[in-house]
Amino acid sequence: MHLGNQSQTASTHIMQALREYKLGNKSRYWPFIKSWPKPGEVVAGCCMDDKYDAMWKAPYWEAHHQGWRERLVSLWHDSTQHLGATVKEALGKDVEVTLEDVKYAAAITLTRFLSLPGSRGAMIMAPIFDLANHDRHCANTLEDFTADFLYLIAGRDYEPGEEICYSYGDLRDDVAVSGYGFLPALEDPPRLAYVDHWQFEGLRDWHGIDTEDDFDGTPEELQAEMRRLEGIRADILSMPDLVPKPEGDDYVWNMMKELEARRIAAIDYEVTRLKELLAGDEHEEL
Ligand SMILES: C[S@@+](CC[C@H](N)C(=O)[O-])C[C@H]1O[C@@H](n2cnc3c(N)ncnc32)[C@H](O)[C@@H]1O
Repeated sequence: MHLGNQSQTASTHIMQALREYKLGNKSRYWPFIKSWPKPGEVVAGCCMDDKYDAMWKAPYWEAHHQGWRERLVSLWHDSTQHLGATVKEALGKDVEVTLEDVKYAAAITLTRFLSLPGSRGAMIMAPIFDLANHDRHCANTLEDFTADFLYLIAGRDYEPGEEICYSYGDLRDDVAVSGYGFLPALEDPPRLAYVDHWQFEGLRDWHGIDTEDDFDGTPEELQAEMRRLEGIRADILSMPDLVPKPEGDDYVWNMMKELEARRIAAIDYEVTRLKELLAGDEHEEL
């Protein structure tokens, strides 16, 4: 399913998916649409319930999610402020569209889209390929797209029945939770969350952090970085848990708590690493 081009706004891509979804079995993509998770089964940052906002304990993510909610509501109200097609333009004025429909189309699009390599920014959703779960270390790659085929090239030999992965990119835990609604496999050593990383300020590009680029510097800079991280740690721990544990099993609540624990563990690991660097520097000076 063609969604448009990377240069267009996300609302254009969402409208494309919404139009086909609302066409139902009249859509030529119906067999594909039927394979999507159903409404209520998709967790994506753009549509996460606002009751979880306080669990981010990071102003950047809270604002990001509030922004998405406002964008989807304005899209639903047929606003043209996002310079994409409005709901009525894309679907016709007689099709009844609920806010839940818009959220569903957004969640599906944002968790399943693919920017094609070698295709000048074309964006698609591809049946079967879109069943591949994320593994950052996955060796499978996409070959340049031709008009008719999408080739996923195996990076190793597979046995029948083995799960086939694809790397969605260098997703840090908070980016994966926000964008795709899941926590990736636990990393060893732990990696700082995107918002806690020393390169975060001013970067504002999810894929822009160089994972191999560990912090280093003069003893003063190492100390300043330790203080920065310890400040974030103290902030996280001092923020009250405003969202009580719900009755029963709550996937999002559990994920958000686990994300918080992972952020703390990664900060602790990094502070220890910096202390060791500092101790090494002092030892050299003696
Ligand atoms: C493109 S789909 C992948 C197929 C997915 N299992 C499905 O059929 O809905 C992306 C969604 O799959 C889930 N997902 C992908 N990778 C995952 C992983 N490593 N662990 C848990 N869930 C994952 C997330 O819900 C994500 O939004």
